[in-house]
Amino acid sequence: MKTEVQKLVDSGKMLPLMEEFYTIQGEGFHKGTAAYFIRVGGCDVGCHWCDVKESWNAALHPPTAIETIVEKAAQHSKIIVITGGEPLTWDMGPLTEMLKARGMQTHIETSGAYKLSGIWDWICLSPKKMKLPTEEVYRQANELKVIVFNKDDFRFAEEQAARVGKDCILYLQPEWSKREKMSPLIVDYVMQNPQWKVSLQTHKYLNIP
Ligand SMILES: C[S@@+](CC[C@H](N)C(=O)[O-])C[C@H]1O[C@@H](n2cnc3c(N)ncnc32)[C@H](O)[C@@H]1O
Ligand SMILES: Nc1nc2[nH]cc(C(=O)O)c2c(=O)[nH]1
Ligand code: SF4
Ligand SMILES: [Mg+2]
Repeated sequence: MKTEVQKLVDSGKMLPLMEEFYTIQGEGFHKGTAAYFIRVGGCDVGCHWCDVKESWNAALHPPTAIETIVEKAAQHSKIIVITGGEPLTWDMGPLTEMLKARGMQTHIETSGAYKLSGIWDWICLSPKKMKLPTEEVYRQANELKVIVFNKDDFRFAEEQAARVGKDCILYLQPEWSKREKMSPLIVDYVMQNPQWKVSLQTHKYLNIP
């Protein structure tokens, strides 16, 4: 039998909260912009180079009422980035409706591997080979951010770019541990293929969360 808390998590009224922090968006189109990050636990996509593996096991992160999450976020910023873990593991409808009702901008960082839920002002899609995005996330993505770990990721990036909308902004971002090797290749690739842009994890260079 399901507990009350499990039912609330299933309906998106509570979420396993890993951490929340006010920082500068380090990556992609909104890099350099102050934003409040909400990191929701739970992901079974399994990227071997994931920089937040502690997020994967949802059971390690306390189920938290969305009212509590929104109340805290509202004290810090109008721009809220929901990340994880994989936020689309959960129903993002109730959280984003509550944020929008408070006049906040909702951004998501997602692999797109699960059904799209929630109301979003900005969708950053970072597709993964092991679990490809759903059709709707391809259609709705505002930016496509492909992580480049090896040379095959350039082929993967083109394959993914063919599936997003025509206004979607295209980024190549070096996998952090491979940045010295892959960054020069990304630079060459973007000069040869200027429909792409470079994205760096600038928060790591700034030593901020
Ligand atoms: C930790 S993920 C959480 C959101 C979602 N699960 C996803 O993968 O998009 C946040 C962003 O960091 C990227 N990322 C994770 N590990 C990385 C690494 N080692 N180097 C570069 N980017 C990384 C992901 O691709 C994603 O764009
Ligand atoms: N500063 C900062 N910017 C980010 N952009 C995407 C992040 C993420 O982990 O989703 C992230 C993060 O963890 N920190
Ligand atoms: S999908 Fe995102 S959170 Fe999940 S393992 Fe990959 S990078 Fe990490
Ligand atoms: Mg991060």
